[in-house]
Amino acid sequence: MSQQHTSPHPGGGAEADVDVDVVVIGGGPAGEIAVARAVRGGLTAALVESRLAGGECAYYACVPSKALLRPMESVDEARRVRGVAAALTGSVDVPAVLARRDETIYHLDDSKQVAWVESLPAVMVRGFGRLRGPRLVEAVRPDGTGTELRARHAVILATGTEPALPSIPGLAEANPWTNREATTFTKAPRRLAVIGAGPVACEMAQALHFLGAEETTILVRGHRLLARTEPFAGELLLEEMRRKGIDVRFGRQPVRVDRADADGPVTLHLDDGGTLEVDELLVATGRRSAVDGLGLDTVGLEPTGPLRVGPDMRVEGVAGDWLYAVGDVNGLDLLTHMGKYQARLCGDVIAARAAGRPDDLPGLREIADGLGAPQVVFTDPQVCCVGRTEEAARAEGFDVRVVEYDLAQVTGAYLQADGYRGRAKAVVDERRRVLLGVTFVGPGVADLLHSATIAVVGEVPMERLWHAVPVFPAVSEIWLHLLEEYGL
Ligand SMILES: Cc1cc2nc3c(=O)[nH]c(=O)nc-3n(C[C@H](O)[C@H](O)[C@H](O)COP(=O)(O)OP(=O)(O)OC[C@H]3O[C@@H](n4cnc5c(N)ncnc54)[C@H](O)[C@@H]3O)c2cc1C
Ligand SMILES: NC(=O)c1ccc[n+]([C@@H]2O[C@H](COP(=O)([O-])OP(=O)(O)OC[C@H]3O[C@@H](n4cnc5c(N)ncnc54)[C@H](O)[C@@H]3O)[C@@H](O)[C@H]2O)c1
Repeated sequence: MSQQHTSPHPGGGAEADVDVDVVVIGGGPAGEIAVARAVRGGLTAALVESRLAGGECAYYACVPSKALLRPMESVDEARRVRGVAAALTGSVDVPAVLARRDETIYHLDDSKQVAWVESLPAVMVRGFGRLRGPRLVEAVRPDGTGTELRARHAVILATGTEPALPSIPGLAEANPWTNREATTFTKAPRRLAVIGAGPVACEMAQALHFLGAEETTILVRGHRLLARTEPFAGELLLEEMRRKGIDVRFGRQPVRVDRADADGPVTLHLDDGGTLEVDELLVATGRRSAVDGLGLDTVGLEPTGPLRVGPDMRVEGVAGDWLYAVGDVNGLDLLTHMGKYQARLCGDVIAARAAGRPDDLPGLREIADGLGAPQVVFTDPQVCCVGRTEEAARAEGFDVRVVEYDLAQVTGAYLQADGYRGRAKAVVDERRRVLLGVTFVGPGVADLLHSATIAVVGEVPMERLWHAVPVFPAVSEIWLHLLEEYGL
């Protein structure tokens, strides 16, 4: 069977099962958008996915984690308004929360997603994709049968990441939870230990604690939560973790893990000589690029990730103009929206090159990754940042000035919650008088971040920003206070 989706391959050669302009390996958010964008650019495309179209994000990461955090957020919101808190009697209906979570992940059924890909139109191929040489891909199904795909113009790798487990004796054998189990569980363990202090550890510890993990302990190797953010973010988050009754231990690590029975308790032997017994252990110590078995060696690349890319998402170290990598697998910014952004850019660059159009237009230049990607960690309080932290800006040699403001002093914030706790910080490049980075920490600030992203990416001069009048009494009035603190 041959699906010719273009005129025959100009280089000739044996006919492949699928012959298209662009082949994408990995159907997560980045891969799907790369396909869609290539098709929009007038090209034909095929998507190879080994598990579920929609990727980690749709089934085991962003979507279920936020579905599990939203109930906690709703209760916290009500709890913080005097007179309303009393209405919160009774307990959380956990099965209903989990049923809602299951709906958001389509009960792990990707047929809607596949239908969307096919409607683009694009060819959807099930199987594990691997490179067999320049512009040649093989998709292998679990029964060993395969489909050969030839790409007339480009192959895009969008295979994402896998959890990276630290090498602690007994850890792998103890069957620890990763993001997969933590987002799709049917019953929260009563006693939970979490290793890590990044977004996964912080978000999932709070969600699981709220949904039944009464005794939740976070073991932090270093001395901060969310160490890549401004220090006050981790401090405010720690304060709320402890108020909720989550035990956060800094500078503490397991040196050995024991689990005699697969369904039994897990014993963590800690580096201070103590032990901790829990019902489940969640490991959230970062990710590694999913490149195993991808056939990188067939095109002269080291078979380990992340795949280094240039500003046009082309993989460095490969001759010719045909191999690209978008999303988590390139290690630039492990965030869905950044992977999708890279995918739009990559699809457009490939379409431009295929049509012989200029491929260096302003819209086809990577700028957002370099400026600092926006991120919201959906904990209580929410931690939202874009651009550089003060430390990063100083390290890069900018002429930095910093302004900070207590969000609790903003009318919109204290109307939202009694005892509002939050803070904002702006990092200014004094030479150009533009923002390099902004951080907001507090309940309900997630959607405020995009205003900061526009200011940072748009490099809006502070004097011009002053004319963007924020609404009273909304939390966004924080902008006025930051600008006044700056002296405007
Ligand atoms: C718990 C958790 C919560 C998160 N929350 C957020 C959030 O709120 N916001 C946010 O922006 N980011 C969040 N992230 C990060 C986000 O999930 C990733 O940045 C995003 O999924 C990356 O998309 P991707 O398309 O690059 O890869 P993935 O989503 O990992 O998709 C890769 C796909 O490729 C497939 N694949 C891999 N190898 C092959 C192969 N050889 N052949 C065929 N198919 C293959 C996989 O099956 C998978 O479907 C979260 C991550 C975790 C773990
Ligand atoms: N809301 C969001 O935007 C969101 C939510 C979840 C995840 N993500 C993204 O997904 C990616 C993965 O998140 P993550 O939290 O798993 O990774 P991470 O890299 O952000 O954090 C890993 C944490 O584990 C710790 N760690 C690493 N190795 C360790 C070891 N050997 N022993 C003990 N601790 C160790 C690190 O110090 C760090 O605290 C990140 O890039 C993150 O930004 C985003």
